[in-house]
This record gives sequence, structure tokens and C-alpha cells, in this order.
Amino acid sequence: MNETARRPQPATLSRFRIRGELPVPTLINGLTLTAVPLLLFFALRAARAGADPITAPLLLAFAVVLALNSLVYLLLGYPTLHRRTFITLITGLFVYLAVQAVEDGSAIIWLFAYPPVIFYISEARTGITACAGGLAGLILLFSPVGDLLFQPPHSASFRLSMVLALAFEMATCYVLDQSRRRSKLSLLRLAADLDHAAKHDSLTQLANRREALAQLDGEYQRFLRNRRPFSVLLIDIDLFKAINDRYGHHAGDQVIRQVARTLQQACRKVDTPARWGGEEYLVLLPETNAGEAWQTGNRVRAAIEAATVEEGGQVLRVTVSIGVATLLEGESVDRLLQRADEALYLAKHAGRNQVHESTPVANDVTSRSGTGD
Ligand SMILES: Nc1nc2c(ncn2[C@@H]2O[C@H](COP(=O)(O)OP(=O)(O)OP(=O)(O)O)[C@@H](O)[C@H]2O)c(=O)[nH]1
Repeated sequence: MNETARRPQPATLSRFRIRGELPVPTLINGLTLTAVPLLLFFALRAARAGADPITAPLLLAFAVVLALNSLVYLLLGYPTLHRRTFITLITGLFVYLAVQAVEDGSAIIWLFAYPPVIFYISEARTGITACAGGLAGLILLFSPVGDLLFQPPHSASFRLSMVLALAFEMATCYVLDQSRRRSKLSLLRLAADLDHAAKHDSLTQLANRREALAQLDGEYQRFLRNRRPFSVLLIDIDLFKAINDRYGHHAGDQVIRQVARTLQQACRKVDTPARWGGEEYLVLLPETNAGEAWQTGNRVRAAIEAATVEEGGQVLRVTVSIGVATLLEGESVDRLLQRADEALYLAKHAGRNQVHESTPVANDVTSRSGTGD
């Protein structure tokens, strides 16, 4: 996987949650729980005042739909619907409170609750658009056009303070939200980097031994469920010490990298090539029987034999010996690895640059071997 695909990007930030972060549905449900009694309270007051026939039923309707929105989410899920409905409802509610001058115009102060909530529960772009639109709407409401249409009861000094204070709050919320998003992104990237480092070998970027064992265990659990066999290749570079001694450790490292690259190219996407240690590699071949594993082993051996490494003006070639083993009914992963190791040992002792397959017969290990040529 490439770096960009592995590390979280700003556009996908809301898909990730870090520990301790308040989940958006929880915030929405908490706000709904607070807003519903408040709306009922103000609906009752509006009904008692009796002057305006729309406000009381409308506030009641907002309370009912808000509560239903949370109920639907709790029963059925659908977090996007939950969030979008909530944003639509609170936007509608705040517009109504402003233009209808509810509570003698004092309800307009509730607009200050809008920016922090909208920035937290939506993407940054939605927050900016909603706040800029809201502020433009407020300026329009306090302009001569708004006076003509809605006759807001606010004094000139209140209007000025309201617009400036709301603009200040929106800008502050934007800056704090950006800072929160940046911290979240860097935390997620750090976690992704640490996770990658814990599972991969730094020289080759292949899975490391720990990750290979974890994948082996996963494959073993799958085998217990579906009985589809899997195989392993244990690969060791031949006479590698001589390369280090003759060309130096840097050349040795280049060879280890080149073998890793060849392994990745020669294997299927579902296979896991791993650095098992030093100049040894393990390839996990999921859902692969003995015959297929044998063929893969030979293909890998030939590919590595054909590959070259240029180092200090020299062209280096290496060969590998490979032990192949396929999991048998009733066998453990440890025993499978032991058989692959025994087959590798036989390949080395038969002259290197060859593949040996472990076939247990009567609790013993026999093998077929060859170069596949
Ligand atoms: N450059 C380099 N060398 C390493 C690394 N890890 C292990 N080695 C060297 O790999 C060599 C392994 O040598 P041996 O185990 O004796 O085996 P060999 O020379 O490959 O011989 P056979 O396995 O019998 O074919 C040792 O000299 C280690 O120092 C590494 O990360 N980089």
C-alpha cells in the first residue's frame, strides 16, 4: 500500500474517530435532549402569551421532529440522515427565531449556539458555508430590506453588537475547529505510522516476523472454519555471508531489498511475503494446496535467480533455497513452520538454489526437490 493510501487525509477525517473524542451522534442526541424541554418551555410561554398563533405550534413541531430524529437513529442507525436532519432542523429553527422576533426579539441570542455545533458536527466546508450564510442573513435582516419585511424590534446598537459578536464567535470557532482538525489529523497519521512500523520491516517494508505470525494465525483460524489448505514458503538467500564479506554490508542490504521486491512481484496480491529475519523470508500463501505452492516456490526461485542488483559498478546475482510446506489436517502452525524449516535445510544440503517440499509420511518428513526447470 502506498503512503497516501495508508495515511489518513483531511478529506476523510470525519470517518476516523480518536479515543476520547465525543462522537457526533452522541453530541446530537445530547443537544436534542437539552433542546426538546427548552422548546417545550418556550412553546408553552408563547401559547400563554397568545399574541402569535404560529410560534407555539411551530416550536412544538421542532421539538417533536428533533426527538423523532434521535429516536429513528437509536432504533435504526443511519448516522448521515441523523446528522443532516439535525443540521436542517437547527438551521430552520434559528432562522425562525431571528426573523419572527420570538420572545420580543431576545430569542435571536440563541444564534450564538449555532457556530460551535455546526463546526463540530459537519465538515469544515459545511461549517464555513453555514456560518457565512447565517451572518449574511443576519446583516440582511438588520438592513433596511429586513426592516421592511420583518420589522425586527432591535435597537441600532444591539444590531451592531450582535453582528460583530457573532462574526467574532464564528471566526473563533473556525480557528479552533481548524486547530482541532489539524491535531486529529496528526494524531491519526502518527497512529498509522506507528502501526505500520510495528508490522513492517524497516529495510524491506515487507511484513515483519510478528505480523507474519499474526497473519498465519488468521489463516489458521480460516482453515479451521473452511478447511481450505494454506501453504508457506521459507526462503533463505544462498551464501549471503560471502556477499557481505566481499562487497560490504551496504551491498548485502541492497540484495536483501532486491529479493524482497522480487518476492512482491512474483507473488499474488493475497499472498503475504514477510522478512522472517536476517536473510530469511517467509511467504504465506492463503488457500493454496501443495501443488500450487510447489509451483509458486519454483517461480519465486527462478525470479530471484534472474534478478540483478547493481552496487558500486558491480552487478550482483543471488540464488535462494526454499522450503515448502502445506498445512495438514490436525497440524499446528508451529509444526507447519518446523516442516518448512526442515525442507529448507534439505534444499541447502542438496546444493542450494532449489525448492524442497515437505511431505510428512508416518510422522516423518520426506520431500521432493528440484529447481523447477
Ligand atoms: N547486510 C546484511 N547482512 C545481514 C543482515 N541480516 C543478517 N545478515 C548476515 O547474513 C549472513 C547469514 O549468513 P549464514 O547464516 O552463515 O548463511 P549464508 O552465508 O547465507 O549461507 P547458507 O545459508 O548456508 O547458504 C550473516 O553474515 C549475517 O550477518 C542484514 O540485515 N543486512
